[in-house]
Amino acid sequence: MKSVPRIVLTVGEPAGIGPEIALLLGQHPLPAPVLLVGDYHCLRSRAALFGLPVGLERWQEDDPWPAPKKGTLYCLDVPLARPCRPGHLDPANAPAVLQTLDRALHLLRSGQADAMVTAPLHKGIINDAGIPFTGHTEYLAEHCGVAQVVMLLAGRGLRVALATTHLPLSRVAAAIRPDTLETTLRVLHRSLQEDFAIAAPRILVAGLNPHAGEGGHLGHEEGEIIAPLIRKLQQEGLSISGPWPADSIFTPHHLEDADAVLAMYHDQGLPVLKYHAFGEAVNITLGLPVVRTSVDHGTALDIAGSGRADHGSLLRAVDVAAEIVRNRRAAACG
Ligand SMILES: NC(=O)c1ccc[n+]([C@@H]2O[C@H](COP(=O)([O-])OP(=O)(O)OC[C@H]3O[C@@H](n4cnc5c(N)ncnc54)[C@H](O)[C@@H]3O)[C@@H](O)[C@H]2O)c1
Ligand SMILES: N[C@H](C(=O)O)[C@H](O)COP(=O)(O)O
Repeated sequence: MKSVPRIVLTVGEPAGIGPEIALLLGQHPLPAPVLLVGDYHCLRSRAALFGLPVGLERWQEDDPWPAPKKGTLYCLDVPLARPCRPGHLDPANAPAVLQTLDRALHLLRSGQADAMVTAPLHKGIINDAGIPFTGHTEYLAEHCGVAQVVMLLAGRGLRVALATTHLPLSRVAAAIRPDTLETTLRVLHRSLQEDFAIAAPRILVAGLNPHAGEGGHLGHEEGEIIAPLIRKLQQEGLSISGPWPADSIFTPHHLEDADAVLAMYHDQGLPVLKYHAFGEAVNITLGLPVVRTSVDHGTALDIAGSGRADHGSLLRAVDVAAEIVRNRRAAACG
């Protein structure tokens, strides 16, 4: 019998809500201990701030995977450069935030862990520290040597994948290319089969322009790039349709026949998903050699340290990570 998935959780931007929502996991009966990766002292002081009755024990890379112990969480200590205060970003701590990702990735690649879950980090402060950074998705792709991954957010029965991720709107149209779009659709299709156990996935593809280009009068990407690619994949037997006008693709009539929607850009797809399921949705990076899930929200600096942060999405991200590990194991066994 296969073991329970071993999950590492990076606690994200220390001035944000990441450390506190990570600690709140200690209140739940999890299938196995989740290993927190972050600054031990920051986590201790955040637990004290809320009076959380949770023990925090240090764990090191050569220790055996921690055994379940009621009311106890485990922490791989990645010290910050400076003590953190909730709500106050400090660029000096940005390298340590990225180190948490590196350490988690190392645990996955060395076979010590099965999946990583990431609490939110702050992209701006990492750039302010002089480190070019667009997001976990792109960082993990680069550090795993994968040219192209796909961002998918899923919640309350809706799955939305993106053809482009953290890209200024002015560069989106040029990024919709036949080769990258084909890879995106193939990665999405395969992941729906292997990670979500959907034997014959049905994918709806949005157009880029208003009314999917209005027959070429409002844009040419649909006719020249998106539609020919969909026809090619349909001829291979894949259940992919579109390009559909993005303003009506998310209506129940369309969604009842879909396992996922591919949006062309970040703010075409994610506002719909977050309106539908904010607080319960999960961000999954498809196409990586490792399993990575995350929350559907950001660092919420405005409420960090106030006790108002909801940890529902993080809890769900842990569940989905474990589910994907189990589905991949089942797929590997045939
Ligand atoms: N997975 C990630 O690492 C991730 C995801 C999204 C955004 N971000 C980053 O977070 C930073 C801040 O982004 P933003 O301000 O656009 O979005 P945000 O999600 O941090 O905040 C938007 C609003 O939602 C509230 N909110 C967010 N999460 C909440 C929670 N768990 N419980 C209660 N209220 C919550 C906030 O208080 C705020 O009012 C940016 O740097 C962004 O790039 C990171
Ligand atoms: N695009 C995500 C969202 O809006 O929820 C978020 O920025 C996180 O992206 P990464 O997982 O790449 O950090």
